[in-house]
Amino acid sequence: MNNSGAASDQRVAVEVTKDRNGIDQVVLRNPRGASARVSLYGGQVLSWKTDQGEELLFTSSKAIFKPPNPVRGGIPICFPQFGNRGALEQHGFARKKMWVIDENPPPLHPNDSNGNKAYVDLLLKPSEEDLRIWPHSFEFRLRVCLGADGNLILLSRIRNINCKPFSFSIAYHTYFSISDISEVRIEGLETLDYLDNLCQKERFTEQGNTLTFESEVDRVYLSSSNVVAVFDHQKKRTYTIRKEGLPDIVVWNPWEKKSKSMVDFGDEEYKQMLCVDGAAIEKPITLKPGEEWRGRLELSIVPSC
Ligand SMILES: O=P(O)(O)OC[C@H]1O[C@H](O)[C@H](O)[C@@H](O)[C@@H]1O
Repeated sequence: MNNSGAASDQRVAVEVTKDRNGIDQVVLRNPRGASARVSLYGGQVLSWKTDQGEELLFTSSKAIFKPPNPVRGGIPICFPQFGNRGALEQHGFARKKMWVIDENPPPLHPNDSNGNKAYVDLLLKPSEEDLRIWPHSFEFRLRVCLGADGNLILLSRIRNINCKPFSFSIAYHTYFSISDISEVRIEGLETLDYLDNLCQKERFTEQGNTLTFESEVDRVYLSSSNVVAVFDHQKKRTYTIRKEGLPDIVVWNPWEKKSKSMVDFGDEEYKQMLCVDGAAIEKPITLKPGEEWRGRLELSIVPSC
């Protein structure tokens, strides 16, 4: 594949396979044995593993991997709408579309150069049907990279190829795999304002130094710093979320009652997942004709005590 990277190191591997429903997926491996798997359905990262083979992303045991259902787990991309904040279906249509491998992506900015990474370039363009419900021509380019250090990087470029401006919101709805929701805390959200989806999107200010969980949480934290950390005490590790172009952070755990009402959630599985998304929601991004937006999300783990 010339669309994907074996950049400068032969031990970096990129392989295209099919899932059990015949959908193409791309497996990235780094020299140390870390891996990531990306489905062309939704352009969705479904797995991210350490060099010890430990899965870092949650996927529900009841996830439905067949179109037209969205897949409950991994990193669904919510675009061009987040949640029900607009006229489109929940979280927009991108997570339910077949993306293609981009054989010939335009050059990246030098800061985004590949280094020693395994990567794949994906592309989503609107279908006739998409244009009927959202009449804006765009090209959404997604590069998924697995670094030599095992970090997972999602680099997005969205271009307006229309003759009029359009606005969109976006979220990388990242389902982290955690030991137990009651053992986890998030740092980096202190003093921020947030919109609470459980209170009609009312605006509040975070009072605590850290965020811990005792019931359902469904919030959009506004204008956060570019680094947010999720500490998992039991697993003795910390997820770090670094973001550019993505001012907001979504935090979601459905807790028991809501997860029981969802057909694609296993019993008690809410304890093993926490969504923390890099996002642009409160202030939608507007692109004039010919303009391009760039967003970058980098996920890493470090041991903690
Ligand atoms: O069930 P989904 O459409 O995948 O949405 C899952 C969740 O996504 C976001 O976190 C929203 O804020 C939640 O309200 C929603 O329940």
